[in-house]
Amino acid sequence: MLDIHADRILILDYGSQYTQLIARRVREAGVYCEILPWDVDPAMISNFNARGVILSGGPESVTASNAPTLPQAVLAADVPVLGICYGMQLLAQSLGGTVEGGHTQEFGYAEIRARGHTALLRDIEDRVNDEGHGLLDVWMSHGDRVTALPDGFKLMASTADVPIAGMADAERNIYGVQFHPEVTHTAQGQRILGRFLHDICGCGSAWTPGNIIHDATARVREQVGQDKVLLALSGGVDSSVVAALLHKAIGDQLVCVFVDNGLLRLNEGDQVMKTFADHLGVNVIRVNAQERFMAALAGESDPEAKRKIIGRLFIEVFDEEAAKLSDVKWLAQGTIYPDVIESAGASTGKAHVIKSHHNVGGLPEQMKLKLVEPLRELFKDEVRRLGLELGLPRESVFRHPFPGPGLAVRMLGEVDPQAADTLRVADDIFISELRAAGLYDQVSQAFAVWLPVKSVGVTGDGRRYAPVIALRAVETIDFMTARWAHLPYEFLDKVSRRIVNEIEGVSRVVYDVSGKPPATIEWE
Ligand SMILES: Nc1ncnc2c1ncn2[C@@H]1O[C@H](COP(=O)(O)OP(=O)(O)OP(=O)(O)O)[C@@H](O)[C@H]1O
Ligand SMILES: O=c1[nH]c(=O)c2[nH+]cn([C@@H]3O[C@H](COP(=O)(O)O)[C@@H](O)[C@H]3O)c2[nH]1
Ligand SMILES: NC(=O)CC[C@H](N)C(=O)O
Ligand SMILES: [Mg+2]
Repeated sequence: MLDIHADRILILDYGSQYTQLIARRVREAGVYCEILPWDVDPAMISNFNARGVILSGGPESVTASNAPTLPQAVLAADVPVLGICYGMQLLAQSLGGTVEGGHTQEFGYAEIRARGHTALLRDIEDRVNDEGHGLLDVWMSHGDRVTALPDGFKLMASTADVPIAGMADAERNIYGVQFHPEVTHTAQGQRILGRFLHDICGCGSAWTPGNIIHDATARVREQVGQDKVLLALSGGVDSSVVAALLHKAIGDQLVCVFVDNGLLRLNEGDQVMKTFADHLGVNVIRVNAQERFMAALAGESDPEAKRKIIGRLFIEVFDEEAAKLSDVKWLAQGTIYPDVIESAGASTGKAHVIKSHHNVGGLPEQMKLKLVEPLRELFKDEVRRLGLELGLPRESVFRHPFPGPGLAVRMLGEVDPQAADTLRVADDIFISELRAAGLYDQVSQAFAVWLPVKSVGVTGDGRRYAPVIALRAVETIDFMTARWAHLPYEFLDKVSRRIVNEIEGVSRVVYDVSGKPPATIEWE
């Protein structure tokens, strides 16, 4: 069988904002890769069996003491290395060149003159100048620069401000670029990465949706044998794709459990049941646990406590459903790679726990069921591509994500069933107007939030003293950072008027203009 993980690239993370972007570009080129922090146990680097290593950029300066270093295991692996920005500076310094700060900084667009004599950039150019040199439009973001090449390296690129913007040691297959090939503003970026991956590292392009599905179904069959698998199905993108995948892999051994916890959007429960009956023909059990969740949440106003209660109840419900059926040994979930990276960051103590996502950090330590998580290695956009390939309807595949704790983290403070009803209607008005205006697909996630603060309004000459609804809409690629969506004023005006006119329990509507950071996407 084709081993789609055999050609694998290791990305060492030095803290760049773009590390996940590098990984997604490598995957787009059809090559499997993983991200590890630069100071991971060196044995993990040696044992990874990479065909090549990419060193990311990063906020630190190699000239500072205590700056992140190059693990010996990278060079010892004797495979091609590509350093990007901080990665290039680190290679230069570690191999005997020099790096200095305090020169002109370059942020944003730059034109580089590519010296096309190296394997990495040969014949890749946007234009050619009068002297016959290739020119490339790239994107830069740095303050430090390499000022002397290490022995054995040739100059590969320069800009008007930075004489050494790229370097190559073709003999040892070590390359460095000061610019960022992973961002789309670098027009030839994907070709440059492709050159490194395919020509220099010798990787094929087996990482395709079709092969991933083939591989995942085979692995699941081997993992679970004849046992039954209970899938926690939310109707969101990730668990829906898992449903389609498992249905293909193990057919009737799959039982899906959808929990209506009373914290879902308007009519969501019925919609999820219908979508699965119409499109997949899979067996879905709906558990009506609204009262149980409400009772457990009553009187609790702390966001983390609310999340933990919900995480625990989910698992209790799944355990109970499993006990009712015979032979269920596995719990399948729609966990994806960013969930894993984030919780690894949290568990190594490097990252702060901002909030406990219910399906990873919120899981109880002792679990009766063993986990099946076939999407653990995939990014959201890959999950979506798989969903389309598996025949899921477009509207399921491109739905905005919805958190498991649902409306509980969108009603600040105590969860109140009546407030939940108000919030559901307000949210539905916002979302249906977004769809009507053709804006739904232009934002990554949008929802309403219920604020437990009352304000005074005047409606039909009467006084209204009622809570406030906040609208939130963001644009993001990976949900790690986000920009608030600059929705048209006329549109917000229409949504605001509809909410206050149609819902008596709302006095006014506000729009959230905070990015992530410093805010998070959800309010709790
Ligand atoms: N109401 C629910 N009933 C059953 N399982 C759920 C429910 N809500 C969440 N889950 C489980 O928790 C996992 C994580 O939730 P998450 O919201 O991250 O993913 P999703 O709902 O599948 O996709 P999306 O991110 O698009 O909402 C889901 O994949 C699913 O396995
Ligand atoms: O399944 C989930 N369980 C959770 O506990 C959870 N908390 C946040 N989210 C979603 O994660 C993304 C980032 O959200 P934050 O900026 O609020 O952390 C956004 O898409 C959030 O909707 C969750 N999803
Ligand atoms: N984007 C980067 O990797 C920047 C590297 C380094 N911090 C610099 O300013 O030059
Ligand atoms: Mg969800």
